[in-house]
Amino acid sequence: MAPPSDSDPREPSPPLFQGRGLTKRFGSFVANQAIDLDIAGGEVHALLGENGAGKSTLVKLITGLLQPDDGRMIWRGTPISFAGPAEARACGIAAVSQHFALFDNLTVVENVALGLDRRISVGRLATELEQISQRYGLPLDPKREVWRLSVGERQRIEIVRALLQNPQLLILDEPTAVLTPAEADRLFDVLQRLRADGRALLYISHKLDEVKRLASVATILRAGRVVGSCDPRQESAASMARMMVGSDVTAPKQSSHSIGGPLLSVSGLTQRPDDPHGVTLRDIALEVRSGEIVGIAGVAGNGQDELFAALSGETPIAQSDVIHIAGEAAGSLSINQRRRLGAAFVPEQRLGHATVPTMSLSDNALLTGHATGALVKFGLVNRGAALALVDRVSEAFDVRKASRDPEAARLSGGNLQKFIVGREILRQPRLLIVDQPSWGLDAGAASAIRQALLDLAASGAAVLVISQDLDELIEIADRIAVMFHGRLSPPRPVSEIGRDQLGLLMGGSGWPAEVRDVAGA
Ligand SMILES: Nc1ncnc2c1ncn2[C@@H]1O[C@H](COP(=O)(O)OP(=O)(O)OP(=O)(O)O)[C@@H](O)[C@H]1O
Repeated sequence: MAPPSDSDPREPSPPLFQGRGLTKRFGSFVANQAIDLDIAGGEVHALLGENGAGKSTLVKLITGLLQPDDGRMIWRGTPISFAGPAEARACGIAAVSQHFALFDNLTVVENVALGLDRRISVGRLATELEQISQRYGLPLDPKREVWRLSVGERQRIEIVRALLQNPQLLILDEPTAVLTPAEADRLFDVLQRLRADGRALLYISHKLDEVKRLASVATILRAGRVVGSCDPRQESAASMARMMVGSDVTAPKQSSHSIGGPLLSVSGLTQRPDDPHGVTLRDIALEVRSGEIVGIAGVAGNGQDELFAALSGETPIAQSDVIHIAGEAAGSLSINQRRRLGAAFVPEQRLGHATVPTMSLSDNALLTGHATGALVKFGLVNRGAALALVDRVSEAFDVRKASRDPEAARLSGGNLQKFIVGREILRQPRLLIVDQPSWGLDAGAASAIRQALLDLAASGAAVLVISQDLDELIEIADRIAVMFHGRLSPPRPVSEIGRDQLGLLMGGSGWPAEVRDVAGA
């Protein structure tokens, strides 16, 4: 399985991959400008840069999803060009995406078979899959259906699927974004084994502590250009953040604020999911008061999506008085009726849920703003007001884009996230419920969003933050609760509950036996 090596050991071998002068334009906008990049075999190479710096565009050039307008790519000393991703894969370049492309009702091996370029029997594939799993410490049961698997196990399928192509360069985009700290540690062991096998890894992450742990070289992009390179082991997370952003990144600051009456009250919320593989919410109780931020921690898939749907009105519930928003029974209200009570919602999935990818930002602003703002008058859409809103959000939240009002899908992931969160915060809601606010954001942008949430709470709003990022919750929340198997622990003041205790609750320790037994029910 080791990558073939046909070079003469006496000759210094060329880098595995070289990019020279790689340039990619979208219209008049230059997303990658004359980028040089060398990746050696057996090296973990980090690709760093703030949101919109051009990392994903560069990866798309290397993986054949896009073709450069200028510049060359060289693979083991030989010029290459790819008409599409299959050619890049055939050459030995594979990518593991942060968005899993898996079918819940199919088994592991069936999912893997669907993504392969070659034809192979399911039996033979299951054997290959087990060999790779064992070799790299990626345990997977080929016959298990995907819906039964944890997020970490689903990611293993993607990694194994990439490894079945025997890549010499494996590209990982934010691979730990959805993992618990323990799962991330296991992934790092796997990556070290891959590196020890002589494979090169191109690693994209905004988590600079991870980059320090893993990578021996980093290339830093800013505004589409290479602005530097470094050995992350010799740098601090702060010094790398400075190289990326061009200035120091400051932590958000709490201003003094008073806590008022409840703007969200939930009691006795029990709800079966629509989705057969969803999580049943069990007797949820929660209060978020004016002026405070309450955080909900938990491993993905413990009922956070179902709770968000119940609180936002995407899944209205029969008993209206189980949820009160600003004192009104709201459980059976629609999402727009809840918005009219002063609530705003930011779901986790930015493309497809928070925005329609093929619609412009101004049309997307209308989707959540039409029920409340000045965007629609007497049934007529005020296009000027929608565009002005896009301008205001872009200005206030530093949303970088190639034109004034592009389609949502044309923004970089982090810039779209800034737009979505900013759009809701600028409406000055009395209650904001936000799921994964800083997902995919660079250090500077994450700090700015957290500051905006703190400022919103300080102005008297109630803010509920659902996040898998414990550090984020500890930084901004007044109280934190943990979700586990559809239950919510009582929120506790951050000053009274430590990171370790939260981690244990997330993993299932400290819950009554009957709660743990619900697993799989
Ligand atoms: N298809 C496209 N059409 C127009 N502009 C695009 C397109 N794809 C990317 N861009 C622009 O190119 C720039 C670089 O985007 P890219 O996705 O490469 O950034 P990134 O460094 O990966 O950011 P993030 O960390 O937010 O994911 C962004 O300003 C983005 O708006």
